[in-house]
Amino acid sequence: MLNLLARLKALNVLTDADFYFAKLIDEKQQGMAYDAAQQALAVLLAALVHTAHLQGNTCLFLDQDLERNPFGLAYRTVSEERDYLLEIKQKINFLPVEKWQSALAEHMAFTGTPQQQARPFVFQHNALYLYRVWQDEQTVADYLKSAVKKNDVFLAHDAEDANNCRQTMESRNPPFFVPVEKARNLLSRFFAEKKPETDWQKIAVATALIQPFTLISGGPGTGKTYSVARLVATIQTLQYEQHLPPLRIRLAAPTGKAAARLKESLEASLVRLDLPPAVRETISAESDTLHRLLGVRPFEDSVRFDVYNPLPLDMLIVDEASMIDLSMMAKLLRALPSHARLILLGDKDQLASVEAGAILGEIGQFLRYDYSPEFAALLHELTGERINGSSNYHNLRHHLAFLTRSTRFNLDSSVGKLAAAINNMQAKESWRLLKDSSDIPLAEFVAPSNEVNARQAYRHRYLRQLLQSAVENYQDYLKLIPKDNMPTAAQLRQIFRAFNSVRILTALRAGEFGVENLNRQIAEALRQKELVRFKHSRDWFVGKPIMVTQNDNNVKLFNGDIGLYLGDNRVYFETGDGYKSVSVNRIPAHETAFAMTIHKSQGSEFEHTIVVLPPDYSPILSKELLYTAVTRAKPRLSVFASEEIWLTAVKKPIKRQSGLGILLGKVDEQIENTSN
Ligand SMILES: Nc1ncnc2c1ncn2[C@@H]1O[C@H](COP(=O)(O)OP(=O)(O)OP(=O)(O)O)[C@@H](O)[C@H]1O
Repeated sequence: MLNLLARLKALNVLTDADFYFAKLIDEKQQGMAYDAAQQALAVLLAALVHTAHLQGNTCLFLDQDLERNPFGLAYRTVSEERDYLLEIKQKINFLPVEKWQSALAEHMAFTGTPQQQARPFVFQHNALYLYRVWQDEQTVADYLKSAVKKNDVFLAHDAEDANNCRQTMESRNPPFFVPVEKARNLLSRFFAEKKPETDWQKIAVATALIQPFTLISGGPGTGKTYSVARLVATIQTLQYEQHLPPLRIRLAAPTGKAAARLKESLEASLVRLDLPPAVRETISAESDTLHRLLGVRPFEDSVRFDVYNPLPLDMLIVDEASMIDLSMMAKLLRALPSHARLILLGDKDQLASVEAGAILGEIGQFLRYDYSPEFAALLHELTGERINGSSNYHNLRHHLAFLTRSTRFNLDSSVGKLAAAINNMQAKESWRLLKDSSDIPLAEFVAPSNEVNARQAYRHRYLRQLLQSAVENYQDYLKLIPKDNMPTAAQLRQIFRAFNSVRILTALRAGEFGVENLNRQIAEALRQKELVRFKHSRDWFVGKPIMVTQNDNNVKLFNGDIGLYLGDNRVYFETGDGYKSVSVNRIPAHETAFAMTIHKSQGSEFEHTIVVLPPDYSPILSKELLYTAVTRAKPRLSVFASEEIWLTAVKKPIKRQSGLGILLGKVDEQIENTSN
């Protein structure tokens, strides 16, 4: 089997890392009394599960699809002479997938009882995991199950209740309980505007007030930060009014840029709340990256805060949670003290993390359930909002809030409608919207026949038109850069405003329409128009935009930060309240940023977003990718696409294999069992 895998590696069906991982397993099993088919199966599964993990899956479902189509071999011709699929089947003696687990029951590298035996590979609920990934998924599932089970809601309806709560919570420092009437009054004050429809923001805050874990999901501008400002204000006001110490509330986000945005937007929301100074001074909008919060040691997998040394906090609020991968989420949950509350903010419909896991999407699925009548009544008591409960409820639903009304783009605007159609996978409708909306310029490319020369000419035309658009859109900020002197603060403001107003987003990293080539081509096109000057586009040239790709605490630059080289060996960056310049020698790893990938654009918005889809099919295209791209537009959007590629992308949701949904699906069942 290993020789066969080596051949498939040479044909780029699997990566070097997949192969060497399988090779390691093969070396370890030498000398053991396994027959040839068992050995072949162990090596095959090692390569398959590793490939699946690199593609973002937390596990590999052992089903007919996998049996029929390992490594996607059923859908591709990798060789005219050899039938690799058949050879794989021969090597494992045509063993059907249902028997794979039992065939490896005695194998030293596999276990079906990971709670008792730690082995590299874990069989669970008809799926195969890498042990570490299985552990992480268990951590997340266990946390959510216990959050759902926890009867930790201390509500006080009168003075006697309040006294009881105080006594019960005496050992807790600081104690926290919710005096219902006071909380109701505060919520009415902070959400004073009477709305004709249900106020889901108010309900989100009430939920987070009483639950140990809450996910507040919503698209861009739906008021997630607005709600969090009111949550924090409600909690600290309640503590203050009851002469209790303030809760230690910390804020974090997966990237430095997202943390800075959270701080800025929370501060703006808090200012408008007009809180008494004694309460205001208990609230900090300081936000950390998750790496910094947890004390992740660079180049190691270890962290400063963990289950033995929990984070010193009572409540943690994490923004842009869709970007958190499974491994980071597990680290976070292990470091969370058992009494602490966790609030995740994010958009469940956006792209999932680059690394394995799609946690927000999976938890978000429970939104399809209703509230129980009791929980609906409790929310009504706190908010005065009419909410329906039903017997089709799920306890996890009581931890979810979903905000839909965006103040940033009107749902009836073209971009709003387009985003909704993409999200609902209405491919034809979304294309119709694109073609008919006068305010979304569409550069439509009509693909010619498959004749090689015709396709080349087509790609060439596509690229030329895109470069023309790049020159038109980027010339404004370049013309604002002073020629002979360093920019003043006022000039910096103008330059950054013009630069930030437009961005080209592309789906791919590599290839002709990938971000690397587009950046080179755009720089060259700008040089030809004498808007920039360089010998090689790799060099620092005045006007060059860069995106930092590595965190560097020393210079306070973080993955995703965007800067402009403006001469004199200095790159300028925006800091919430001004600008800073950093010498080129101290800039951490970075790439040019005329164009950026849609993945990297998560958490950013641009007045004018130009979305470029490749002219040919790529497996990376998905409806989540398009949704993320078009919701960056605030509010102007332009699109370069062919109908065929657009339709294919909208029709393809990302399907990541993971056992979290299965584990969480049992939440209610387990509660019933324990309460019986
Ligand atoms: N109920 C409301 N009444 C008035 N203004 C609101 C309301 N909700 C949100 N806003 C305003 O809408 C804007 C966007 O809100 P906010 O930044 O909280 O959204 P968000 O969901 O956190 O956005 P993002 O996706 O960018 O993180 C802010 O200016 C906020 O003050």
